[in-house]
Amino acid sequence: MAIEVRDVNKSFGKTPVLRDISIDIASGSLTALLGPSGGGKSTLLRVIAGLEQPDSGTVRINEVDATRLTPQRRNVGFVFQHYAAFKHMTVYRNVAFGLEVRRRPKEDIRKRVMELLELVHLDQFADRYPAQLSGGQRQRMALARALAPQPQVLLLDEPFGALDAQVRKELRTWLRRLHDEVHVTTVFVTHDQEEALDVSDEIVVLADGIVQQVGSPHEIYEHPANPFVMSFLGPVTHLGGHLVRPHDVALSREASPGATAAVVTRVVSLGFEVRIEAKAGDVDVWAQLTRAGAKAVGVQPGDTVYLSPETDARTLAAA
Ligand SMILES: Nc1ncnc2c1ncn2[C@@H]1O[C@H](COP(=O)(O)OP(=O)(O)OP(=O)(O)O)[C@@H](O)[C@H]1O
Repeated sequence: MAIEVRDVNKSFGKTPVLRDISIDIASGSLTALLGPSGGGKSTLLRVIAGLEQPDSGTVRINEVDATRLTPQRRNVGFVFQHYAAFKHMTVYRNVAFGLEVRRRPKEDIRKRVMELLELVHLDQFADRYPAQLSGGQRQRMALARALAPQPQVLLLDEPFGALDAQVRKELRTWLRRLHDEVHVTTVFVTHDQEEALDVSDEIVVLADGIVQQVGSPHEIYEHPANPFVMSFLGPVTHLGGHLVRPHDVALSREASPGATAAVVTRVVSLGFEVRIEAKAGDVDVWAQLTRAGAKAVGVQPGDTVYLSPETDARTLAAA
């Protein structure tokens, strides 16, 4: 294991922020810490980095007890959302900085920096200053700088959080590819479930300072441990006392045993998909159909329909 967190607790004043956290992060993996705002993700990342001390518990990095080590001695690289570049230094010097302070030979530094700038596709920009880069390019520079001293672990706190949606998407694809090339154990914080599902090998869902679930994107999405995880990972609707994903709701005009009768209130066309909103008594329920599926049943507001989970649908008893 690259990182082993055991029984970590941390409070700020009287407020517990991390409660009995134990997680294992495999060497070479790309792991997302996913959860709602205030759930403790950044604090956990900072505890791993050594920027916060836990009140109790331990952190081991590559088999060494790092709990009392300073951040410098943990051999970790970080990138934060608002990355503080050295404004008066070129991109080249920003990336070289960590190697220069370690007094590496000049020629080794040049080789390493150029290699990294190629890796993050900034080799054309070596002589620019940070102010002359776009937000996405600046975050790539930050990654190159964090990777320069060959850290054992790379920790990213919402690295793309401040960028617009399109650039965010490009960068997350790029992060995945970068990781496939360098294989450094990487942990990144995000509150965006799509980002976590898209990029990571493993997801740790954290809310209220508690690990709600750990698993692959597939496991977490298909086998959520509790209603919170299910709702956080994607849309859900209530149906007959259960939570079910709207794309797993079957809709028919014919009554059948176990199906819930509902009256259609709205039919919303969303390009490829169609959202059918309905009321089962007082309860709002909705189904997500493909355009072809919706056309086949051809429902209108005011129609009565019968809803049931698809046979292989994942459902959880509503809390
Ligand atoms: N230095 C601090 N002093 C006091 N309270 C803090 C401190 N740092 C964080 N907190 C509190 O701890 C809780 C968890 O914060 P944390 O930043 O770890 O959550 P998060 O899941 O990363 O959320 P976000 O996505 O909003 O950053 C919050 O309630 C926050 O206000």
